[in-house]
Amino acid sequence: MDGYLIISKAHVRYGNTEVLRGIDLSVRKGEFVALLGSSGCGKTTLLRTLAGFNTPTDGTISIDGRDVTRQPPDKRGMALVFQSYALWPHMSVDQNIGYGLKLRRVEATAARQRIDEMKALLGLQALGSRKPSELSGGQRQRVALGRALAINPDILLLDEPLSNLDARIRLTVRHEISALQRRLGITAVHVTHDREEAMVMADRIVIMNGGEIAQAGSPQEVYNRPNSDFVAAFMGAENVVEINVNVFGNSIGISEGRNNRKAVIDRGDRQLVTGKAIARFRSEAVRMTPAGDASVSERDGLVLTGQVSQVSYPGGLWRHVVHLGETSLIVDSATRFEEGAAVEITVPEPALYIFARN
Ligand SMILES: Nc1ncnc2c1ncn2[C@@H]1O[C@H](COP(=O)(O)OP(=O)(O)OP(=O)(O)O)[C@@H](O)[C@H]1O
Repeated sequence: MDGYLIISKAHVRYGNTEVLRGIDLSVRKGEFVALLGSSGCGKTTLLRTLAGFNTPTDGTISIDGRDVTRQPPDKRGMALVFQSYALWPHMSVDQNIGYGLKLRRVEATAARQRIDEMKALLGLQALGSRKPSELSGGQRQRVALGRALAINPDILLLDEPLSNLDARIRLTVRHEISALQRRLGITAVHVTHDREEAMVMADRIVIMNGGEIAQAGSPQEVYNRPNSDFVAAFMGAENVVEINVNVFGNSIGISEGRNNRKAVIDRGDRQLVTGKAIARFRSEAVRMTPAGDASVSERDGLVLTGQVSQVSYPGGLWRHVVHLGETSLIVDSATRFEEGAAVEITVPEPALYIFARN
């Protein structure tokens, strides 16, 4: 594998429990990778393993061709920023930013200059003598970032650094961090369980599930071409229906079911065999029409028939809960359909994710 930061076949255990089960990941120099996954999937463990706080039982970690698997954290040229800012409460902003420089015995004039550079970079010039308790959450997180960057690390590791910030500040700091990372050309690995945060910040998203990598790719790839039912659901394709498919050549035939019409769609790159399948789609990726609309044809995609049971307006589009037998779907539409209305929902081929049902 080529790359700058390479994790190869890494297994990590806590006692008898294997938490990372064979992780292979290669990060390019200057790349921003987000580790995304639900609670307990092993994101933090992977980050801590990169940092050197956990040692893999099997597998290796290398940086720029150097094997660092058994090296202590302070020899790895990495800086870590946590969810809790972990700033020293009794120290000023300047002292906090300069903390790593002091540990490394950087000479006073050079340290002063570096602290000033960091403050300028992060817009903290006026706050150098304040204590952390006199700062807002966003400012504290910037100080934590300044402290991490002051030592000029090769790799920046971020563990949910934005989760303690309120929603609006989070959006700003999100963009500040990624702009800074790009400007400095620093390699970054960022842990988050927030899908949108990963989408807007990262060059590449690594989706983890149960200690393994479920899919890695650009934000567009994992969003538009999820490779499994798990990734599709995790990336927001939460509507799910069971169908029967018949795969022939470059086409997929969908058999008529209790709640769907017969249809034929392009196979695309779907890996499917004839039989039972699960179809998934996002609530906003469909067209809803009154039932029996003659303009809908079997070439338009998967056509589902149901009844509206609830309508609300979260903003922008109308949101409908639609019942199909025992299943219910969420469907967003620019047009409002009344409760009780019989409707058809057309899911066009590109928005339709289909996976074999075991
Ligand atoms: N020190 C530890 N000892 C034993 N088990 C641990 C330890 N730390 C974490 N675990 C377990 O390892 C698994 C992975 O934890 P990890 O913190 O890596 O998950 P995560 O994906 O970062 O989750 P979250 O988003 O909740 O932080 C979890 O089941 C957790 O309970």
